[in-house]
Amino acid sequence: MTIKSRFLLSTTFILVLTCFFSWLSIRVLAEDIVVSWVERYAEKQARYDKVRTLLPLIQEINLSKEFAELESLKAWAKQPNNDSLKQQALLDTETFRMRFAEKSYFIALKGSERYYYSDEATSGNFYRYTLESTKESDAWFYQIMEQNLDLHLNVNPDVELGVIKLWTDVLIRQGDDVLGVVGTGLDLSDFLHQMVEKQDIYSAIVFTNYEGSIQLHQKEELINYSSITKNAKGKKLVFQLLDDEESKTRLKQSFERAKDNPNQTEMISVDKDGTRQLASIIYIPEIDWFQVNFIDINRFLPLSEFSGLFIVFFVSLVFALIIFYILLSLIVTRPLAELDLSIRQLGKNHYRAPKLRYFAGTEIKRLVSHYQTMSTSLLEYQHELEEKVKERTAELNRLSTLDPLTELYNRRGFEIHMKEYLQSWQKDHEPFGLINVDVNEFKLINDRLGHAAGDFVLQKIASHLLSVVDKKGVVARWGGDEFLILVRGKQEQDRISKRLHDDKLLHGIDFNGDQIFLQFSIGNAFIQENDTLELLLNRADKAMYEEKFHAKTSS
Ligand SMILES: Nc1nc2c(ncn2[C@@H]2O[C@H](COP(=O)(O)OP(=O)(O)OP(=O)(O)O)[C@@H](O)[C@H]2O)c(=O)[nH]1
Repeated sequence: MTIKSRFLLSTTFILVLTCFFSWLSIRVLAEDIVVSWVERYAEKQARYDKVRTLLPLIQEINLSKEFAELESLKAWAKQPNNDSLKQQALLDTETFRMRFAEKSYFIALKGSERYYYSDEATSGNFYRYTLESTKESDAWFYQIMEQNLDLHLNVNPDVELGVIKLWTDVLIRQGDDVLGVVGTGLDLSDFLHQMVEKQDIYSAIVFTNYEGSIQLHQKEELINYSSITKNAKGKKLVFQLLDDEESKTRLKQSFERAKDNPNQTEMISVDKDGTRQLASIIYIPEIDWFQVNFIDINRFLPLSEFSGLFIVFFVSLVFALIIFYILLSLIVTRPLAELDLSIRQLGKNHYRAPKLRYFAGTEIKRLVSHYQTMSTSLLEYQHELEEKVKERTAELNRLSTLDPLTELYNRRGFEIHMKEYLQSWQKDHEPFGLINVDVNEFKLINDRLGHAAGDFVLQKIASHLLSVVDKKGVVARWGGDEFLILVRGKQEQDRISKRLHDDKLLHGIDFNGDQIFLQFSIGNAFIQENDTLELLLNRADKAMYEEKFHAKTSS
């Protein structure tokens, strides 16, 4: 696999891996950021909701408390059958009535068990009915007093008016004595309408008591009416809104912590409506309720908002890898490809210097420089080798044309020269002659003085022939004791021929003290029109034999 493909494969792998882990970490990070933002938001929102949503209610509570403290009311409650005290009290309460939001109030007296109600429509007829401890609809009155609850908020239908009201119930006390219950009512529908209006789209607010019974909720059907009188079984609890037991336990525990730290916000995460939500819990001591805000994290700040971040990261990663790839190509792979090409060219005996650009890496430049030095000396060495081979071949060729003993041309060498002479004769009419020189009775030398003497004599004859020819012709040992001489021109042929006949060599060669006498038989032939080498050789041979025969017969 090439570096490029390896690199592409590994970078793709790294890219996928990095993207996967960055997606994971961006998700975790985003979740952390979202949660921390939602926490801050929830804390602020819980305080804001408490103030804004419950402000009218708290106002009514405070007014009710103040109302319960009216001295004239207390005096009447103590003696409920005293008419003058009643008149006095009602004068005061009527004046006070205008301060209540709905300009209405109720008074339920323990002593007389009478229930009084006043609003805009009441015209002096305050008494409504007498409470009965056995009636379920009156149970609230007896429960509040029995439980000694200074304040109780109660959602209950007003049968007479045909509306559901959020009642503020406050005890009238005289020291430790409970004299009755007073308070006012707010129209629940109006109140919930206001609450929904002020509510944030991301959160759902629930008001509950300590046991989790829902007191206020956007959805009226979730509210527990007369919760003080209902047993726990029939109550709609905030915990039932949650998906699992773990979330329920967490919420219950947070109620305990919140109660210990009033007005402090508790944050927990719960599973509700199939999603993970944050719940902020705040205890409101003024009304002994818990305000629970459920915030859907994904709706508040969807994680998809972070996809842009991920895309930016992905694109920059791809971009960085492309740049890295280009740099790798410029620094490593391209110079390597150049080097590879040059090496392949060198294999074909052609040197091509690798072309390196400015960007090529220092190591590669060094490598290329070593390669260049190496290839130059390789080429030089190869050149030297070729020259040597040429020289050796020439030497071998030369040796193959020479006779090793005399170093004169052998048959092969001589034939080459004969062909040249014949060509120049045929082409330029340059005449030449052939002299055949044969030693008479050479065998006797070998026989008498040994083979070494024969060799010695043959060498002597060779050097003698060369000096006689004097570079004006070509001398060869044709075989055994037979020599041939090629010579240009008739005159030169005659001169050599005569020299050889007259030569001193014939008169004695000294070999280890022995005098060897030689006699040559010489045959001449001169080139003629339409001659062939064979004819020329034959004529010279024939002439030599004739002379030899003549010499033998005359001796
Ligand atoms: N020492 C030696 N003898 C050689 C060499 N080549 C051939 N001879 C001998 O040369 C002799 C040639 O003998 P022949 O052909 O009868 O020639 P010759 O004795 O000169 O007789 P004629 O030619 O008839 O005069 C042979 O005895 C060969 O063995 C060689 O290289 N060295």
